[in-house]
Amino acid sequence: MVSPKYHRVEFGSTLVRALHGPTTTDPYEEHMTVNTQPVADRPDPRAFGLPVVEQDQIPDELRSLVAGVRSLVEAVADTEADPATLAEVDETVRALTDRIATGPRQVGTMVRRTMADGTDELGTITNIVAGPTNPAAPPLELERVEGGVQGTVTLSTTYQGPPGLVHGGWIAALLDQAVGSASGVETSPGLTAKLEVNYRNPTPLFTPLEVTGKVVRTERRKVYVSGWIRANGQVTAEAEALMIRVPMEEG
Ligand SMILES: CCCCC/C=C\C/C=C\C/C=C\C/C=C\CCCC(=O)SCCNC(=O)CCNC(=O)[C@H](O)C(C)(C)COP(=O)(O)OP(=O)(O)OC[C@H]1O[C@@H](n2cnc3c(N)ncnc32)[C@H](O)[C@@H]1OP(=O)(O)O
Repeated sequence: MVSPKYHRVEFGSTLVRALHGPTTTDPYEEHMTVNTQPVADRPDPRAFGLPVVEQDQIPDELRSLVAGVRSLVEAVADTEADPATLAEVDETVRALTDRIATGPRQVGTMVRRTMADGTDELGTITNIVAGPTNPAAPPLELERVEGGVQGTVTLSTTYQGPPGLVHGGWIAALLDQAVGSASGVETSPGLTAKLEVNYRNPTPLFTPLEVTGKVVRTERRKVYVSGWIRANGQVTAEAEALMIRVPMEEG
């Protein structure tokens, strides 16, 4: 079991809020399967009072909406439409926002995704890098490879830092996700204690980026992980990370 001490104090303010804040009704509860069976040998989010949604139970209509809003954000970021059109679209978007704002999903809601090789992975459903209901997430979908995970993502101008290039903070975010996921699937989930990024070459927009995370070694709760991003076969960024696994036992 997850250490009660960790449960109460040490797992961060979001989780504490999720634990002790008011419980809200999940607006998608009717459409999604919320698993109530604990999983052995892994920290169980339900022990923290966090719901778990199965990824394949997310309604197709929501997936489609998320992709549509992502396209809308890109269109807005780059639009040169005339002011009258902008005003009209603005009004429509505000009306649609009011219509869909059914109340917040419980903070910390987790989603369970099954990778191509059958490995299950838990993450927050609105994770900014990989969350399937988050239109602001690219999203990065990682698959299991030997020693870790790998996935490919292509970023558009809404991830721009320098002209034509991915923002350095987002490069770090992609790498953080990859090293966290690698550590999670190879050992057990944890938090990033340290992430060092070397930016070796510019990381281009509109180019498939291969993102990889691999566990190097494990020492008790400490998991040392390497990560890198390749574009057109060339490494653009590398990371060395230390993940600290959520304790499974008291002490
Ligand atoms: C509720 C759900 C449960 C299930 C799910 C749980 C987690 C889910 C997480 C991920 C799910 C899966 C996929 C992941 C995908 C993406 C990952 C993104 C990851 C992130 O985006 S995450 C956000 C940024 N991250 C933080 O927000 C951390 C803030 N931070 C802290 O919360 C603490 O700082 C913590 C917890 C890191 C450690 O605290 P602690 O009290 O648990 O550990 P403690 O101090 O006992 O250290 C134990 C041993 O680690 C050594 N050690 C510790 N820290 C070190 C450091 N910085 N440098 C060098 N060594 C260090 C000690 O020296 C000791 O070493 P030794 O064993 O040798 O003595």
